[in-house]
Amino acid sequence: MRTKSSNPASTSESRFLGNISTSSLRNLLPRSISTKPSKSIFSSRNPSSNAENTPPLDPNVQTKYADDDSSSATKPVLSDLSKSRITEVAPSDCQKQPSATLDPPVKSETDPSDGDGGVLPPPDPSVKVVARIRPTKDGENWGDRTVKKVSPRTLSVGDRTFSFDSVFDSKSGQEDVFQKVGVPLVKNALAGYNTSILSYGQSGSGKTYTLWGPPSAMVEDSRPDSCQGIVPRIFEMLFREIQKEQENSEGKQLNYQFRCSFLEIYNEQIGDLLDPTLRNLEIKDDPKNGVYVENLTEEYVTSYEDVTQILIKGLSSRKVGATSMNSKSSRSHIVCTFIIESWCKETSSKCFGSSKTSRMSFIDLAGLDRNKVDDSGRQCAREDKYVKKSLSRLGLLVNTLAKAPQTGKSEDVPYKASCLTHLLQESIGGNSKLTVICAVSPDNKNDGEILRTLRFGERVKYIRNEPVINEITEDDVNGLTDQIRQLKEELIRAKSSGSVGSNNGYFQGRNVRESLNQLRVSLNRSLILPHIDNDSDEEVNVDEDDVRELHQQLLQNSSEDVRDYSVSRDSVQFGGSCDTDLASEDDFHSSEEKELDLKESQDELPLPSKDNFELADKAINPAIKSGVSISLCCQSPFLQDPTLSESPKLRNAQRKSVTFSSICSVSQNNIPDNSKLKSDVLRQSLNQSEHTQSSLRSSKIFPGPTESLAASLQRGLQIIDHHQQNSAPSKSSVSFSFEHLTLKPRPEVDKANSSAQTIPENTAIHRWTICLFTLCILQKKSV
Ligand SMILES: Nc1ncnc2c1ncn2[C@@H]1O[C@H](COP(=O)(O)OP(=O)(O)OP(=O)(O)O)[C@@H](O)[C@H]1O
Repeated sequence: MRTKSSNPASTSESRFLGNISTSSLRNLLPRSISTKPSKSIFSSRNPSSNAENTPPLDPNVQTKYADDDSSSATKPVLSDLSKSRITEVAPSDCQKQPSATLDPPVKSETDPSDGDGGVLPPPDPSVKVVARIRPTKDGENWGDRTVKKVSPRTLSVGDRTFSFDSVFDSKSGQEDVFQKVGVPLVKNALAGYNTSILSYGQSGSGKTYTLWGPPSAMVEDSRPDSCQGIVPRIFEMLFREIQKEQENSEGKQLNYQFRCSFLEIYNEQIGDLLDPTLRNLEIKDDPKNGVYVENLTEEYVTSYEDVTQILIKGLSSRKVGATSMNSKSSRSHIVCTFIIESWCKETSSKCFGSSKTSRMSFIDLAGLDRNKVDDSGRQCAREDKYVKKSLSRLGLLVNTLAKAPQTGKSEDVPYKASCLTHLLQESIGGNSKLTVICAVSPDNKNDGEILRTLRFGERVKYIRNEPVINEITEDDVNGLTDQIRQLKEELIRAKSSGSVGSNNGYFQGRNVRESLNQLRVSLNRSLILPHIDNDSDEEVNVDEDDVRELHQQLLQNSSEDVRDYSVSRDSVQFGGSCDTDLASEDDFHSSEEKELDLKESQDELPLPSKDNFELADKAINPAIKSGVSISLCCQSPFLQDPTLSESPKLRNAQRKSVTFSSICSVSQNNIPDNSKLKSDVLRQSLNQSEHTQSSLRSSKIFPGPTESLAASLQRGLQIIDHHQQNSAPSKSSVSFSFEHLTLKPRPEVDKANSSAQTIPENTAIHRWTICLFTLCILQKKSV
């Protein structure tokens, strides 16, 4: 199965891990399994120069350490380098002249296969450098002017000797290189390390041959004598090992996922070798996933055959040209990246298990041909210029990194000096096990090129890579889960204490909701209407101050906690004949609905005189006017049904009698019609409120039920309905007291005495309705 991904960053997420990327999670982990580079990889000798491929300090001396207790050099202590270093005559394997030996670790590692007599296999260094001398081609005869392998780890160029981790010559086949380079790489990759192989050398020196082999050999079986390069051998071994592992994973669930990309850097532009139409791609730096190329094709693969196809496709798309050293010279640097993601868990377990991610990078550089006498064209010159420039930047990078461990200075590393150095950020000096193959021609007539290559390899050995196993274990996941839980708890505590997020909208909203809940409790307590004693003879007067105080209290309750919910005076609707619809402008009714209500009220009801309007207007706190709907109601026997209680605040308030204008009292003859009308208005309002309520509920912005409030209103409506049916015959009026809220039948009020001291029945009910609606509105806001 192949899946093309256009976003490398996103595809770093493992499918079987869902959205959890190993590399991402690793950034969260308190620890990583880290393999510090062995001290043995550090040379005791400072790099000779910052210049690219300049010779060592003294190529004719060999270093040895004062504390060396063996014939081989031992690991240096960097801080004691200067005093511990001594010079001595070159060892016997330097046949002609003493030469510059590379760092001691090469010799300190015991390798039975090299006949060093070691017992334990050598540790695999973080940075490994091998040299390979290409065989002489047909017709080539250089006589004595050849580069010679003088030991498994040393070679000579003229009178100079260089030591590396391994040296291969014409007698070494691809399999030999694979055993030394490829096999450890596969093991490291399966262990969870990032790994890189970089082939470096002059044009025609055998870089491409070593890595990929001839195209014809790509599909061959990797027989030991085959010409197949080490990369296809690596993939064959990788899939073979994984198959073996899966076959032996009884009781375990073992999943793998692979994906591959292939790019080239040509004339300092990145092109996609798997989709040659994609040119000039950009390098991106992701803090968690590292460097990646935007929009680069990544193909998922499941088998060695899949990879082979990708390799053939990519290599055939690479730019090639002719040089004096190679008729099919690579004119671009290419980078093949292969990502392995694995996840292992016990089959019976529901736990996470463990997950690993590793990245294999194969970098085949374009070679320089400085000996070219004639360029075949301007294009060729341009290519050479870019190749030379990028290789020069690479040399500078290597010099900088090689110097850093010894000087202790954290110099700015010039990774971004070129596309190549930028892309190699992980491989060189980063989280990767690096192997550099220094490819050299056997002809030493141009020993300048050979020396450059070998000195490059020398310097690479100074670089300190810090590869880590990219693994997430069960413990890591548990640790992260604990951390998340703790953080959540801390957050909740901080939120509840109000110490966090005061400026955060979410927390503000939460505080508002809390305040609203408090408000709701407060209003419920204060507006549960007192029991109406229908039998009481006590005349209840409505005190204007009481009304004002009630309104103020309601306003305070609302405005203290929710300023937004304060209402504007402009929207006061004060219908005639004690019918007033006060509705929340913003939340309860739309302005159109309000206007409709008002219009109906004004059309059907007699308007109060200007004076009385003003009186009533004054009696209501201006700030709350728009928030309450006042409907004409009549006293009903049902009013005794609700269990009413007095507001604690009102109870303590000084109560005064108030005289309401009799204009609020309407003729009983008008009551039925008007009350019916207003009942309808009320019902309409209620319906609207229910509509609004359901809208709010469905919007989920204001969670919380208002059923009790709706029930109260419904009950009020029933009372009004009932009163409609009975008010005309009774012709009664009531007084309204905030202390007892006792509604008492009263004789019909003479129109002439319209300035009666007691509030008429309709007005009393009307006031009750005010309270009810105010509660409704504020509660609706609060929920
Ligand atoms: N170890 C080897 N055994 C046999 N032939 C080799 C070996 N190394 C290189 N060659 C041959 O030498 C020639 C040049 O090799 P190759 O193309 O790999 O060089 P290169 O370093 O990649 O050159 P360039 O940088 O110009 O691309 C090829 O024909 C290749 O087959």
